Amino acid sequence: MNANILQTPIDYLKGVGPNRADLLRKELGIHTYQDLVNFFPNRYLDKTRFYKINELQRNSAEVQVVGKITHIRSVEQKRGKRLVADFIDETGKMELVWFRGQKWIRENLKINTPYVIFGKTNWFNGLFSMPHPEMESVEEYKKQLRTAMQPIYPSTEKLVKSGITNRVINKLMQQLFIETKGKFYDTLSEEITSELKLIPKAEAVFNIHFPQSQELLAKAQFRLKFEELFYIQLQLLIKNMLQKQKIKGFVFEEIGQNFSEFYKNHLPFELTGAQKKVIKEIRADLGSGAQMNRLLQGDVGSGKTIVALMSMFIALDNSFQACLMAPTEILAIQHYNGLVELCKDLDTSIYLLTGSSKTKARREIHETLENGEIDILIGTHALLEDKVKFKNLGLAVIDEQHRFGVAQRAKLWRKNQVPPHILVMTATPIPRTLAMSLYGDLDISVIDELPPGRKPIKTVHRYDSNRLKVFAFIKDEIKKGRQVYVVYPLIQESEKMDYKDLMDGYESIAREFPDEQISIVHGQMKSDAKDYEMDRFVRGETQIMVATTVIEVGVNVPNASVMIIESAERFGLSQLHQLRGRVGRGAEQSFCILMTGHKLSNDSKIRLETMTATNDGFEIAEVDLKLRGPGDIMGTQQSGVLNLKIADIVKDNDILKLARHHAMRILKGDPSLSLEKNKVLRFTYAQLAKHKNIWNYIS
Ligand SMILES: Nc1ncnc2c1ncn2[C@@H]1O[C@H](COP(=O)(O)OP(=O)(O)OP(=O)(O)O)[C@@H](O)[C@H]1O
Repeated sequence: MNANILQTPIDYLKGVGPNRADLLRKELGIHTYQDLVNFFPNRYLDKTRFYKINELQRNSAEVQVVGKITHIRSVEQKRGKRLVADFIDETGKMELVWFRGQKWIRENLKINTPYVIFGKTNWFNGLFSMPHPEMESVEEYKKQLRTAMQPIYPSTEKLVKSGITNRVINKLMQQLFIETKGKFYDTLSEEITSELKLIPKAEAVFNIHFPQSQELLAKAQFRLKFEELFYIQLQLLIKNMLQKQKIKGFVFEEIGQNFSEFYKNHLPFELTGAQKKVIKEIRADLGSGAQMNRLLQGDVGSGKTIVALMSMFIALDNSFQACLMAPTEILAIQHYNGLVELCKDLDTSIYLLTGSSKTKARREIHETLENGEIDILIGTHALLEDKVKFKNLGLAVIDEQHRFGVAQRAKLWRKNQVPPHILVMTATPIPRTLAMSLYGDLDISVIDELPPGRKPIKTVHRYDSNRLKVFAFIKDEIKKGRQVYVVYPLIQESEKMDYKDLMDGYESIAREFPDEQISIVHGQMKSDAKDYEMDRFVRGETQIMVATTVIEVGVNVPNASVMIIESAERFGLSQLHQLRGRVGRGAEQSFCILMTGHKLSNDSKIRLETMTATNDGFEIAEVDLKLRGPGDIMGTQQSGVLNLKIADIVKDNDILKLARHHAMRILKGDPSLSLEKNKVLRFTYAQLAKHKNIWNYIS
């Protein structure tokens, strides 16, 4: 059909006056005919069944009844007037009730005329009533386009109050199909539709709004979900491809002195197969001539640091510098200490730059960095400052992507004329499919194996009432020479209470363990004090570390074998998993004890059960994704990608995989989509790029 008609402003649709047009635009973002077509129902009601009044059940879902009004009256009540109509069929009587719009209803309802009513019923004083029923005369009802399943559209209170009910939307949709004659071009190629047995576009769009049967509805949903995910994948893959073609990277061909010397003589342990595999992937990227943008996912303690170091060695071997950016000062310091230790027998120059570096040291670093004397610079956001200029930055490693946004990544890019290679490391595994849809522009490597000899952490859930037993357990562990973390939540809204809990906890531990040395670390401490306390714990001078979640990411004390998490029900799953990952880093059996009160929400229960059932970060991430939804997990900055109209990234995981598979296959055979058979894909893709909205291309 003529694509232009779908661009017609919604004001022109019969039945839409200026007021409605305004509401549709403001409340639902519907500006054109096309926007209305793409306004999909979020559920369907089975309207094939008509109930008799004597068949109605209490607590049933919405029901549909045919009958007549015999009498209408106004009833005064404390909270105002309401309008009540007696409604009968041959089996009994019920009431219809309105609290608003009474005048209009009174004037328009006809006594003794057959109506079809639809809505939820209440049971009161021995009678069923239906507040604000949707209703139309049987005569009207017969004229309308009937569907087995009635679509229910997302709505807002304002819309309903302004009279744009579901029925109105439904009528507008009918009108739209009349005006457009229901013809829609297909937007997928013949090859895909026949291979996947997809129904044609026009049929899908019609059945999504006017399902003719359950089966056709399912087919329509499948087709439209596939299409949505397919074009997102196509877009991400093309973006990735173009980036690789366009953005030339430094070619690191040399594997030289630093890398080989370290690998042969200084590696403190045998690399795991997964570490080797990932290093290989990175080496291939660095030598490919394109700029690397790689996401390195590895569960807590899987050994990402050594991979980062060896990648940085490749940069050094090719006469470039490298940097590593961490989200917190504690982590930056820890990385610094760790890398200095690993490189102690090499002459690699490694420096640390954080917000608390003194002016003099800072100036020195700025100078030596610019003249190339520094090989590896480790730090926090401080690295992003304009004053920090490298002589030639070849590789930037970013630890914990979540805390840094895409903007920061871009800032690192601009540190050089030619953008440096980028390796993003994250210890919070993102389910693969989600990662695929969010980071289409990043290649992904996964370390899916833990170093040998690690014993799975034993995790248990204990109620606060069992605290004494927990204390006894801690005592035993300390006797064996181990160290213990006790972590308290710190949530901004209840900061004061949380600090009180932390301090109370600290005091009771101090009382309970008079012979032990205790460290305390929380966000309100000066960083000097924090470092001092951390350091004492790292060196084994203190046995117990009482802390808030500042220790969440990356802290590495292999001798610590017990993690107690207080008020565990208040933490999210990935946070619990991160915290647990602070133990189990040495050869000893480690434990994680999740402490809670007795009152637990359902979600909290699922979180605790998941934690006690598995140590696998990917499995945990999947559950987390289901509980919280993708937007929440990734933060708002990426959620645009997830602004899906019909597909659900969690529930439609299989369709996503299928879509990705097909997008990849097609691009592999025809990267520029120039073959005749892919013409429709190219056209649709171009529309999509033009409108920056997946659904604006439908024509
Ligand atoms: N192949 C290996 N064999 C034995 N030990 C290893 C191996 N790789 C790493 N390790 C050790 O495992 C511990 C965890 O490694 P690392 O700190 O790099 O983990 P990570 O992936 O950064 O985890 P997190 O994100 O939790 O910090 C370190 O003590 C490290 O020395």
